[in-house]
Amino acid sequence: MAEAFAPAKINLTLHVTGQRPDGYHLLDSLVVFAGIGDRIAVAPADDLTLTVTGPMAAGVPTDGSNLVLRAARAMGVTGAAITLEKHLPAAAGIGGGSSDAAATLRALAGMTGREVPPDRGLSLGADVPVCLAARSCRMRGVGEGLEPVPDLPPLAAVLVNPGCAVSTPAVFRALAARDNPPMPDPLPSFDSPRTLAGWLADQRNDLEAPALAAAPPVAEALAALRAQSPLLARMSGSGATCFSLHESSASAEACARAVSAAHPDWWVRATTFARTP
Ligand SMILES: C[C@@](CO)(OP(=O)(O)O)[C@H](O)COP(=O)(O)OP(=O)(O)OC[C@H]1O[C@@H](n2ccc(N)nc2=O)[C@H](O)[C@@H]1O
Ligand SMILES: Nc1ncnc2c1ncn2[C@@H]1O[C@H](COP(=O)(O)OP(=O)(O)O)[C@@H](O)[C@H]1O
Repeated sequence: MAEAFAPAKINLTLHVTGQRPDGYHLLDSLVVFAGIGDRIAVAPADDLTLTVTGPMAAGVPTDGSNLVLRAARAMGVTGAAITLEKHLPAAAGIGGGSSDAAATLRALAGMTGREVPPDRGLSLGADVPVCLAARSCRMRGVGEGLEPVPDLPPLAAVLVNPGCAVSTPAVFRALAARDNPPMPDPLPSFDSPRTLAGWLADQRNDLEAPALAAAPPVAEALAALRAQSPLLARMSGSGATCFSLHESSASAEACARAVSAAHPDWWVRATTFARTP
């Protein structure tokens, strides 16, 4: 029996800087992980099985397409009873499936003594290597280039998903430009959430504009967060989840309460983005 936490992945920035001949996009992204996420438990068994539980289990595939089972197969594991306790919305820009795959690789490595595949899960999804690292990173290439970042201050934050799934390939396809400038190199260091948020405001998520065009509720989520005067509000990944950064946990919790009260059908969570979850 082994367990692993699958934290939500947040793209504080997401610059699309080019495109490979195979169509995949080159990224330059500052990635952090939240204190909330899914949970994976694995136990020895004769066959490979998956049970999905938890408050966000509805709609998550339970067949061989689930990234948890794909991760197990990528490790050559044919006998394991795996439970996925789903807390994160799916297809939401916070890497739920990718983080589940990474946590599965970690848990199965612990249980079986097998090695994680040499590509660190890249063939399962572009976000899997950074989710396997599960710590703040500058992510480049299509997702395989991972570099440590200067110490970031712990960040009080709110995550809001307005309940519409966004197709990652469709959002990439709708980009107006694919050769946008990267972040500065090296990244500066930040002594407070306010300094970091001020710098982030000059950076971008290049997928935000095409996601806003495809999914109007993203604009509503950003407006609801901005009405609470956070340090910054932005979309994560290809959407639709948006995040806000705050001076303090008390301010993040007050923001989450206000957004939840105004939009009881949205997924809203106050959390912390930290260097390690
Ligand atoms: C956009 C990001 C940013 O972190 O996050 P999410 O919105 O998924 O959370 C990721 O790059 C997504 O990673 P992941 O969801 O693992 O992507 P994959 O399954 O490998 O690819 C899904 C599709 O997204 C597009 N894709 C993905 C990554 C990339 N660097 N370039 C792309 O063009 C391709 O159309 C691909 O077919
Ligand atoms: N364990 C999983 N959790 C969530 N979605 C999964 C999982 N395995 C496969 N999927 C599929 O992967 C797609 C992308 O989900 P996810 O990784 O949560 O989103 P994103 O890449 O936007 O962060 C979904 O459409 C879903 O059907």
